[in-house]
Amino acid sequence: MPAGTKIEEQKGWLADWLATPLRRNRPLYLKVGLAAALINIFALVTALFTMTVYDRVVPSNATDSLIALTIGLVLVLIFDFGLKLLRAYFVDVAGARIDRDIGRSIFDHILTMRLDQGRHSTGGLSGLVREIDTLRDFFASATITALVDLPFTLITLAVIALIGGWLVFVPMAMIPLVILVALATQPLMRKLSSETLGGALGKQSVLVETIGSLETVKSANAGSVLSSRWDSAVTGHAGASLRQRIVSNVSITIAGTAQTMAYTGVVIFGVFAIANQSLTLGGLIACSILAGRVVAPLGTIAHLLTRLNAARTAYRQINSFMEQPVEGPSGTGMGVRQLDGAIEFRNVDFRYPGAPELALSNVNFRIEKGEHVALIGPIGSGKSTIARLMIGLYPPSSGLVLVDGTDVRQLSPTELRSKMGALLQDNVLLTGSIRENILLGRKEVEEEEMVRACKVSLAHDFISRFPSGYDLELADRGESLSGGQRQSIAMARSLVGRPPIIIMDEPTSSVDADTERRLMNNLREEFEGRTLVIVTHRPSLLRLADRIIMMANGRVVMDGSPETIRNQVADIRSAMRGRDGQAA
Ligand SMILES: Nc1ncnc2c1ncn2[C@@H]1O[C@H](COP(=O)(O)OP(=O)(O)OP(=O)(O)O)[C@@H](O)[C@H]1O
Repeated sequence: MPAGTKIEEQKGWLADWLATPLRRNRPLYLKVGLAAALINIFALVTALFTMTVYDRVVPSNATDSLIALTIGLVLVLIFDFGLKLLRAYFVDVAGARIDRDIGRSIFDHILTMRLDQGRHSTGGLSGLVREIDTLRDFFASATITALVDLPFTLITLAVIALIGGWLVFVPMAMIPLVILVALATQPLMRKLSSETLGGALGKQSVLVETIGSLETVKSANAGSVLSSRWDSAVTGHAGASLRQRIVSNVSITIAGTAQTMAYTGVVIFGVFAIANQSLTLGGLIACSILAGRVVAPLGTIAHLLTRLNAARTAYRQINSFMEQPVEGPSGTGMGVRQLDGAIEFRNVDFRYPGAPELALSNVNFRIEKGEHVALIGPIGSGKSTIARLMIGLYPPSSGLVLVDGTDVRQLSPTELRSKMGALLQDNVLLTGSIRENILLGRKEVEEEEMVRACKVSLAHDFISRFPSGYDLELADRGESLSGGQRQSIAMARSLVGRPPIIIMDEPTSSVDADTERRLMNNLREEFEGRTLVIVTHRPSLLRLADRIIMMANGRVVMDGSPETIRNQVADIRSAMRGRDGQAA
């Protein structure tokens, strides 16, 4: 998400992903409310204690009464202490639950979101995690207890009126001032909160992009471009958050001053009340303490509204992401028991989100069970797109992609992919051991099968030379291995469990000619009786294929046996010329 992205305005009540965890926390919030109510009552008791000491104990030096009152007060303070700890504990537990529940919903959504609905930048997506913090801070922090304190303002005012009579008008006069300032700053705060969030996401985007490709950034000398993007993102964010803090500080300071004015005003006007004997000294002190307590929670309104704005912006941001459709059919989708291995494209058009041109245009072919098909064609001709549609990463814009005669959109995507071996161009491995990277949590796969797949992909050769073998822990994205080693491990991952359909996109792009030859021998045997779709620029790999589909500009331009294609295309090598201009 670029710096300063404007957050879209949205209407509507709370969505399920937030309402459900909040509902689950209802009993906790009730306990928080109860504790906060008792704490407020205890605060009244403390003021009344002070009044009694001044009015009854001090004039007559009544030590016995003082002891009794002190014991009572100590008990109240002990309860107060315990309740404050409990209140904080309940709020924290609610926060942890909200964090966990919302975090899980967002992560699940990231894993299942439809890629054809527009790609999100990595930074923008990871920025959503910050928004969970903002929401959690709102629903699980002192903010929520401030809400409970607000109605107690009225009770406190009533107690002041009972003790001090007309003195109650002094703190009451401060209330509109504090509330008006808090409300008046809100439109500006809302705007600034949105700008701050957009700026923070912009910063995150640049940071994630830079860290994720540090080697490329350095080798291509792209540092200065990214530095200036970072500078502008940081400047934008810092400026917006500075303005937000200034406005927030102004209203918080005005509230603080109003609190002091209420306290001192009661003291000043209280002198007249004492003079005409409508108030005792103890009553004056109790009223001044209580007057401060009336304005204090109102002062938090400004803070509360600031947080409310941040929470609302975060909510909208997360919600617009969560509202995007997930892949697969609605409901659970059709289970995929076992695949035979037939794949058909029927009148398929496909356009990437936001792309001006079709990437695939009226593509038709049927691949029978057990056929070995090579997809060839110049760069950008649509080969990898076909592979992506076959495994259901994207649905066709029009037409049908059928696996064993069933529209892939009707099948559960996770189940479909669990029955297909896919090796795409990016061989990114995950942090964890080599074993974890190959098995990816598939508990049914035996050690023997894993080693077999690694022998086929030639990964076993180098893994067995590592002192910790398959338990070698890989660093971030497997970057501690060479490109060829990563590719071998990724290939083993796609072969494990002998899936009936295997889709490979440039499977030998990172290996040398000798390794490729050995691989070819292994793979020929491996793919016997199973459907293979192989995207390649390398003529040598055509030996694996018994049929070739040639693409150009997103269309199928030739489809037939290798002999037929060779007869029709005088120079198949130049027809396959790859992105690097070499035909291998
Ligand atoms: N994620 C994407 N978003 C938008 N357009 C894309 C995306 N991926 C590919 N394209 C476009 O779709 C077209 C087909 O790309 P595709 O990757 O399928 O080509 P290819 O034949 O596999 O090329 P190569 O041999 O270079 O891998 C290209 O014009 C490309 O610019």
